[in-house]
Amino acid sequence: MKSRSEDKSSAHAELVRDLLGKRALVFVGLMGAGKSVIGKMVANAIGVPFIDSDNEIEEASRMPISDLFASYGEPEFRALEGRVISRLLKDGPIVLSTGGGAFINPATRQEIRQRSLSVWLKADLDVLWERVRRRSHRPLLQTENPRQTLRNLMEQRYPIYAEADLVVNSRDVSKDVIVGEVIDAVLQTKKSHMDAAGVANDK
Ligand SMILES: Nc1ncnc2c1ncn2[C@@H]1O[C@H](COP(=O)(O)OP(=O)(O)OP(=O)(O)O)[C@@H](O)[C@H]1O
Ligand SMILES: O=C(O)C1=C[C@@H](O)[C@@H](O)[C@H](O)C1
Ligand SMILES: [Mg+2]
Repeated sequence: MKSRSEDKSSAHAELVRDLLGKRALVFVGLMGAGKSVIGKMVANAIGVPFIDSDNEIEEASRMPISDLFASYGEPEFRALEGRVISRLLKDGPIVLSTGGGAFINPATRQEIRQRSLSVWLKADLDVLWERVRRRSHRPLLQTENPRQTLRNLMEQRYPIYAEADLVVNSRDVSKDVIVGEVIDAVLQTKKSHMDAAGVANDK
């Protein structure tokens, strides 16, 4: 027999799937925010397929992203990323974790805003830095002072990530807590819509 918390989780999963309908749930945010790891866990929790656009690009091009940047440059990478995301958003309900720069590209951002429910995983510099400092596969962080580069990217990008539909603070707590907060934030959009409709009906 299912426990009460399993019942609640499967009821929430169904509500989230209903709420998404044909839309994707798309994670945006800076490198190290947890888009890939949290996205996959959310997909498992709600029972829809998970896709990571960075992985998808690497499979399609049969090259690591760092090689793509080195051989073709960032603008080519962004164009390819935009095409891949555009195709994935037409695939029906999925959880899609994007690369850190995807939502910064105006055309890609517009498409994500039109076709999905987007979640910005927002983290502060210390959290991001602790998570990315030991890895060397991120081409944008191959600089003399990668911590400062990350800080600069936060300044440039945070006002843009703020255009996502939902924000969840990615911090130093268990991943399950963040997954729960994402699901609550999605469910809250339904409540907000119903509240808004209620207010309108009262007029
Ligand atoms: N809540 C968390 N607690 C502990 N570690 C975390 C948490 N969230 C993410 N991490 C860890 O941080 C690292 C970066 O996460 P992840 O690869 O998912 O980031 P990302 O946003 O996909 O980055 P990128 O844009 O570079 O792909 C991973 O090692 C992951 O396990
Ligand atoms: O923040 C960015 O611009 C990037 C993040 C990664 O996910 C990769 O998509 C790539 O390294 C670029
Ligand atoms: Mg990732």
